Amino acid sequence: MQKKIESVKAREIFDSRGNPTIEVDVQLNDGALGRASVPSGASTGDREVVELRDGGSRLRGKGVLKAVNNVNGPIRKKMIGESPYDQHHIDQLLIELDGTPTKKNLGANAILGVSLAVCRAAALTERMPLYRYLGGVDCELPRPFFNVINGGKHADSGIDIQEFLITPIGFDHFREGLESIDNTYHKLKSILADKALVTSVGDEGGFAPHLGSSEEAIETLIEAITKSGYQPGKDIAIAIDPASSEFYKNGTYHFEGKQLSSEEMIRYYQQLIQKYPIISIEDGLSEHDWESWVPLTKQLGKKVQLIGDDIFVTNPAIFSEGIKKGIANSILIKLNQIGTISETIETIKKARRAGYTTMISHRSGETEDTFIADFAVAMGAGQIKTGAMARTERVSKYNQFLRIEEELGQDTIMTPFPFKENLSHPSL
Ligand SMILES: O=C(O)[C@@H](CO)OP(=O)(O)O
Ligand SMILES: [Mg+2]
Repeated sequence: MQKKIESVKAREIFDSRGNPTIEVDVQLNDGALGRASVPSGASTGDREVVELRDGGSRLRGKGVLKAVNNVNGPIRKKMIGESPYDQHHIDQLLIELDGTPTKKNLGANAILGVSLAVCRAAALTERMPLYRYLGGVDCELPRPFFNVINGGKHADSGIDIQEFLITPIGFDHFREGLESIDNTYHKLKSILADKALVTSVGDEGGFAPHLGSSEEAIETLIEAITKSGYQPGKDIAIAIDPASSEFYKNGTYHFEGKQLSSEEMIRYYQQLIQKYPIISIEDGLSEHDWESWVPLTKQLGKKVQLIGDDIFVTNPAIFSEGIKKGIANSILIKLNQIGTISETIETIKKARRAGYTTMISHRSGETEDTFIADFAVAMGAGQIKTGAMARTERVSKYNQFLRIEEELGQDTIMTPFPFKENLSHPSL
């Protein structure tokens, strides 16, 4: 039987922040049903594709019924009868039907929901796990980055840096690595409680304590790593996502009560990495400060990973400009920043060819969909950040990795981390 798309149906569901989002079902003529839902960011890059929302008074203007109707109307019509196997063709049809570079007509949320659901239906009808369908035999487990302290737009902790993450650098296997950062996360909770600090969590499951500064957050993390019986910089390393576009205004960084120039911001990071076992800095500078990314990369790019998130927005064309300018050495990959699987894969391929590392990322507003876990394995992406073990929409991704690890077998190790210079940190 020739497999074809028989029906496409979207509905409005809710994400982890209680905001509406879109879920799409794609059914094939043999009954296989692919279902996918779309996440949503808070600290979004200005050049991300358009997430279509309804406006008006219903659900605080955040409804997605327009996007739902676009799927149930024009997109459905276009998809019926198509083969689910040619992902590139499916995505191309969606891009052409929309007809805008920002996907604003149909909505990138509508388009991505369909792109993901078609892919899942194809894997299901082949009775293949999603990671196998997408990745073939060349699958690899990524290194997890756990977001354990939340600030910026993701929590009311008063800390300007949005994310403080830990990663199991001294472990080869996913489960043992995950256990080490989970132990550290729980130790951090008891340290915060002992200091009478709040242990409620932010949007991504990290704690949101009212600490005085980012350095204090890092010191507390180091205490948690050490008290859990691990060596900072050897077993577990630290990463940060300042999401600095959020505090960049009129050419200056409004950071921790000061107004810093780009050079001062770079110097601040320089001092941080000298002092602490930090191995990765995401969005250290703003998406509106391209020129300063050049000296940032020149000065720190050999020592640590410099990830571009808001600045590249997973967009192959924008990323190409960045590669040409020698900006960053790594890219954050978010499917909903660009809106289709094929374009996301194009960006990942570009990164690989240019020697950039890739980190697949959740959004701060997530659903129970675990697509990114399979996607990270299939792409051999090397790294994933998907929050901490306190919120089911994050835990579900880690649990999916554990299942995949079990299937791939004991010999499967996590991708080695390439930036070694700031490991086994001399000061420790
Ligand atoms: O800045 C980020 O990297 C993301 C995910 O952690 O946040 P948001 O989804 O709010 O853009
Ligand atoms: Mg970011």
